[in-house]
Amino acid sequence: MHGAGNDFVVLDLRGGMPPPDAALCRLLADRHRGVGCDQILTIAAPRSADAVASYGIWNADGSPSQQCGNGARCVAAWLVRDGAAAGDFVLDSPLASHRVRQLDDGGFEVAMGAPAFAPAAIPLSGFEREAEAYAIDIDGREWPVGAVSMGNPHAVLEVDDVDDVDAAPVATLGPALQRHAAFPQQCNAGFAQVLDAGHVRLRVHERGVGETLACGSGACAAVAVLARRGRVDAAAGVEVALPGGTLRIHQGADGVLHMAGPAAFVYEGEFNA
Ligand SMILES: N[C@H](CCC[C@H](N)C(=O)O)C(=O)O
Repeated sequence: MHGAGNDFVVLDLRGGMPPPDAALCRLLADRHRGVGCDQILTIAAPRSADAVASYGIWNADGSPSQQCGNGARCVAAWLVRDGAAAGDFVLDSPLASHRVRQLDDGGFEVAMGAPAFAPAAIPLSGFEREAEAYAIDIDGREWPVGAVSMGNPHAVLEVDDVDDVDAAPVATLGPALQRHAAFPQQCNAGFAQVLDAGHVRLRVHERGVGETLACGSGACAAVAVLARRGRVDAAAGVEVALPGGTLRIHQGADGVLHMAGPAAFVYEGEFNA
């Protein structure tokens, strides 16, 4: 499956299959020796009383994650297809529960939760006070990095108007930010270009994968950081254009970010590990 080009192998564990280990995830994700994907998603029984199912997330390098926005929409589509869910329903991610709504265009809207800016919640080390931007030194140059958790850690760097997002140093700065000591659990690194209060272009170097065509939690993180700076109007809604497609993010009065976008099936079959 894929959500705006962020692609997944989905393992439905509801029949009793054990969850994959890191080695199997790396093999499944391998685009030459395995099936090939950015992340592996597992579907299992719900944890909370009003959820229809729970989902787990493993990156291509086998590392687990706590949130995946594009993946949540694909899990929702999987459950609707097999009749386990319809209309409005709840899914459990590893750390939270999310209300999901089927959209008339065949996509889904997911309540991704409220952004957490406190350094301890991200987690971000070396900075005591919450700030709109943190001076992060990489190879002797200080970069003004926004940081936020959407259940998973995100760094957000605004690309200034001179360098549009196509020229952003994603391939070099992305891995450097991901592994920077300021992020003890590493981070996903977003490079955002603000077009106006309702439109952003974004590229994301994802923790455990590299640059992906789209990142749902990354789109939420970028809107959260940019809205806190007054650069976008999250309440009115922001269209986030990523290389693989556009996600629509808006923030409710309760602070919860809602992300809407597509989910597509690609192929279904057996895998012999
Ligand atoms: N690489 C992320 C997990 C997948 C997030 C992304 N695919 C999304 O759609 O939110 C992490 O390690 O936190």
